[in-house]
Formats: sequence, structure tokens, C-alpha cells
Amino acid sequence: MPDIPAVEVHHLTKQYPSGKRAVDDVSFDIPRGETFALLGPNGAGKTTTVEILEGYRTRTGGDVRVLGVDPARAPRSHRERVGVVLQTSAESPNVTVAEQLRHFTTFYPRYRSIEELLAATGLEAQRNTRIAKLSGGQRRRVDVALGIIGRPEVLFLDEPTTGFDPEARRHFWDLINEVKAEGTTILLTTHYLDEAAHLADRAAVIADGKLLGIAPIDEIGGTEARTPRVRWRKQDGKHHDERTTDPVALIRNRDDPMHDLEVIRPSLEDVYLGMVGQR
Ligand SMILES: Nc1ncnc2c1ncn2[C@@H]1O[C@H](COP(=O)(O)OP(=O)(O)OP(=O)(O)O)[C@@H](O)[C@H]1O
Repeated sequence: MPDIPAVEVHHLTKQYPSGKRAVDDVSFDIPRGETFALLGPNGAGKTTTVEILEGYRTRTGGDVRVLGVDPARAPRSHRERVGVVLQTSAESPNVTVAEQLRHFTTFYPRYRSIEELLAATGLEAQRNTRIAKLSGGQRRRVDVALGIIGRPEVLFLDEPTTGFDPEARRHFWDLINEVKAEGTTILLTTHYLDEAAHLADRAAVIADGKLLGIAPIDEIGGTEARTPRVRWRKQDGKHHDERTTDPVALIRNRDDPMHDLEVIRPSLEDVYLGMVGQR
């Protein structure tokens, strides 16, 4: 069934027994092969949404499907097609990295080789190190290795690079781009907008349980929010500020001198903060 989206979320709601509505009428679809980022501040409802899709939490309203299957009623065979990297690690501290990977291969019919996983995650030197002795970033790489071990059709990554140094983050992005190139559908939650901009095809912004916007990564926030600003100082010393979709034309068409000229393009972060701030 190649035509149905890999992930379907329709009017999803989650109200905790405390009365907190963590997810409030959220809808989106992720077509096969797409990398989709769920962006939002702390407590926005990202983990709740992802864990409902993984089948780890129940929903109180709406409908969700992963590969056409309701995760709340998914058979075991469904789990083999889905890879999960949770926010908290679930490894055994006393086994080595290679032992942990080998153990997980037994759950999947089409598993990747341990050598391939160690190379892809840059953990070759740690193969015989016990999990308890790894740094936070190395542990996270083990999490990612376990998420992709079964060649999943859909991969859920919940804040996968928290605690990574910049170099480890770059390596991780390369790894995810390889997984993407194999056709895997990816749902990524992240606080890092550069990560979303680097990896995702589309993004949704969620805050306080509500979906604020959903768009291709380079359109999020709408045209208005992304319009560049041209700033300059006029001959009389006063600053001038103008928004335009065509800064080059604006600059060309002025015949008075423009001092300290700047063209400011809003970053994804500016756009996102604007959206979250406007609620
Ligand atoms: N088991 C629970 N019982 C009651 N409230 C909860 C529970 N789990 C989460 N919440 C609340 O639901 C809201 C959404 O939490 P969630 O963990 O989904 O957000 P998040 O966007 O993933 O945040 P973060 O980026 O900090 O991980 C928060 O207000 C949180 O306190």
C-alpha cells in the first residue's frame, strides 16, 4: 500500500488524569520517505505525541496510524517495521556495546550487522566497553544504533542529539542522512532548529499541545515571517529598516548612499520564536 502515508495523525488528543491536555486536536500526515520534524519548547507535547505513535502511551481522542496500523493495537510483527529512539536510554549498564547490539539483532529478521552499526555510529573503539562506562553522547549513539538495527521503515527519534558535542552532532546528521537515503520515513523531535533545518523536509511547530504551523522546512512560519529585512543608515545618520522579498532590487533602486547596509534573513529560530511568542 505505497499510497497511504507512513504516519497519520488525525485530531489527536491526550488528556492526562491530572486534567492536563498535553496534546490538543493535533493532525498531520507524514508521507513515506519523508523526514518530518516536530519542533516545540519544553512541555509542548512532542514526547507525548511520539510515544502515542510508538504505542507506549494511550490517547484520549482522535486517531493515529503507523504504516496503516493503530499502534495501540499493533501486533508484534508491526514492531519489527518501526525503529524507536526514546528520550531516555533503555540499555543494560553491565553489558558491552557489542553484546547489547548482538542481543537486539535477535528481535529483527533483517538486522544490520554489528560491524556496520559500529562504523555508522562511530563506536568501533567502544565495542568492548560496558554501557555504564560510556559518555552521555556515546550512550546516545548506542540508542541510535538500536533504533536502526532492524532496518525500520519508520524511525522515531525523540531528541536524539541532546548532550552531543558539535562534532558528534555532525556525525549523527551524516548517519541520519544515510538512513534517509535508504527510504526510511523519520519523525524527529528536537529543540535544535539547525538540526531540523539540516535533516527535515517538513516541520510542525507545536506549543502547549496545539499545532501552530506545518510547512516545508524552508517555508515554516509563512512568507511574512520569513521576509528579509534590509537595514541601512541614511546620509542624515538615521537608521532605516524595510522588509522586502527582493533585497537586491530594493538596494539597486535606491540612488542615495546606503551606509552600514545589512540584509537580515530570519533564521528558523527567529521564525519559530515568533510563532511560539504570538500565541
Ligand atoms: N504522565 C504525565 N502525567 C501528567 N502530565 C504529563 C505526563 N507526561 C507529560 N505531562 C505533561 O504534558 C505536557 C507535555 O509533555 P511532553 O513530555 O509531551 O512535552 P515535550 O514537548 O516532549 O517536552 P520536552 O521537550 O521537555 O521533552 C507537559 O506539560 C507535561 O508536564
